[in-house]
Amino acid sequence: MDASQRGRLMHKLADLIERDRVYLASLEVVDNGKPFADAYDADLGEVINVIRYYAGWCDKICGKTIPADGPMFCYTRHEPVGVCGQIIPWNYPLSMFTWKIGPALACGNTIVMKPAEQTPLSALYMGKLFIEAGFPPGVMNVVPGYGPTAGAAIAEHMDVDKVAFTGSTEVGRIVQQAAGKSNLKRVTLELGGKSPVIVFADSDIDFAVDNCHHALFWNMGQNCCAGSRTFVEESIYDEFVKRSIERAKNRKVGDGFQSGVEQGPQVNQEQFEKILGLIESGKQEGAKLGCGGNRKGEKGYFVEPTVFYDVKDEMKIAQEEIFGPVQSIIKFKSIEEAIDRANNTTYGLAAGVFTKDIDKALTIANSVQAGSVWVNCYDPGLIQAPFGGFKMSGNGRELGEYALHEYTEVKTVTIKLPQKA
Ligand SMILES: NC(=O)c1ccc[n+]([C@@H]2O[C@H](COP(=O)([O-])OP(=O)(O)OC[C@H]3O[C@@H](n4cnc5c(N)ncnc54)[C@H](O)[C@@H]3O)[C@@H](O)[C@H]2O)c1
Ligand SMILES: CC1=C(/C=C/C(C)=C/C=C/C(C)=C\C=O)C(C)(C)CCC1
Repeated sequence: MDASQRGRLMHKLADLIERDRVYLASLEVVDNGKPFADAYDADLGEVINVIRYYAGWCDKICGKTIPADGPMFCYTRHEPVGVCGQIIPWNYPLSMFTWKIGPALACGNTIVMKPAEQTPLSALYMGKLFIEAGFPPGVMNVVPGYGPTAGAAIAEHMDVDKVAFTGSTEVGRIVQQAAGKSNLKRVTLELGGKSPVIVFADSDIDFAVDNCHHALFWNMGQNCCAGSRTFVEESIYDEFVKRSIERAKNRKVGDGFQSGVEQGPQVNQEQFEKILGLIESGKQEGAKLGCGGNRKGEKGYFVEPTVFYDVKDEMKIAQEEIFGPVQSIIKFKSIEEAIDRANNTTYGLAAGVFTKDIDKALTIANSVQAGSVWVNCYDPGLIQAPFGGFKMSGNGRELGEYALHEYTEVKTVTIKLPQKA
């Protein structure tokens, strides 16, 4: 169909999501446990914006005419890759769904989407909305199932031309290997992180404490770009630790449908136990426990908002992705030391810096190995800007114009002319 018509269909889809926003947000709460206000405002807000953003791109994706040598007319076409397999996680079920389908549809691809086994409901409902919006049959295919079966089938399939994956580094490796062993399908990976946030003594301390708190605790800590290593300059360290503990103690934990709740349960027993195990390792390895450190209550997978301080780089809690409400505060003395220690990880997804000194901000921005660096903010959620990882945090970029490059093949067409014009 015409690219502009694709754009109209995507806008229609966004209209339907707006119509059913309360229902979709409720499905996210039921499936994932996140607070309703977060699902409704943050997740659904982003979902609608992402679809409209890419709807606008549909008829603006074009190639180039190339000033080639000789009597040649040379141009490029940006063609769809074809069938795109998309495997997504459970932490932002609907956001992840739209980060993937937005650029894929804008470029004219078809999709086989596998939602996470923990959170398939919103993806299945989206399948219904695709039909209602009038997308041609076969363009959007939602295939719920388990990773080693349904997910692996996508990664290995000879008729799938591209696979986009978000999840653990371990499974990202499996997906890349499966692509290599089958048809060398294109692979983009958005994997884990151990993102540093560096707070200098000249920053507004309350502002920095609050931002570092959200950078870690947002979405129950289940965030690929969670600011999970909070580096704080020596001279404000004690005060920063004190205020961070106060903030975490005030965090309201409970049922996601209750108003005022900031933190729901972890997504499942496996994640709950993994987090409690890592908290235990922090205690054993000598990190100081400022607050939390246990399950919350007797029922459900609730974890107390936990703050460790005097955390050392070699401790497990400073090395491994916890994916839970556990903040690790680390002391530093100089900017050089902060940079070295921030980069001392196999990951490279994101980083934050808080300072009023532009020189320090830019030095950090240029030196940290991370796909996104946020200065005096943390994950402002700009859908127009690319997002993705350095090092073992993945490859390729999602969101913004950059994501479109991951969903087209560039074809070069060269025509010999009778003479150079
Ligand atoms: N980057 C992120 O946003 C993100 C999201 C979820 C989990 N994680 C990390 O991963 C850890 C484990 O969580 P998890 O086990 O749910 O993640 P996972 O990587 O196993 O799951 C992510 C997706 O991959 C699928 N999958 C699993 N095995 C597969 C396979 N062999 N082939 C193809 N697809 C497969 C799953 O069904 C799911 O849809 C978490 O504790 C966290 O550290 C990261
Ligand atoms: C982390 C902070 C916030 C929210 C971040 C969001 C909505 C992240 C979404 C990530 C996705 C979709 C994928 C990766 O896991 C704010 C902006 C709400 C507050 C500051 C910290």
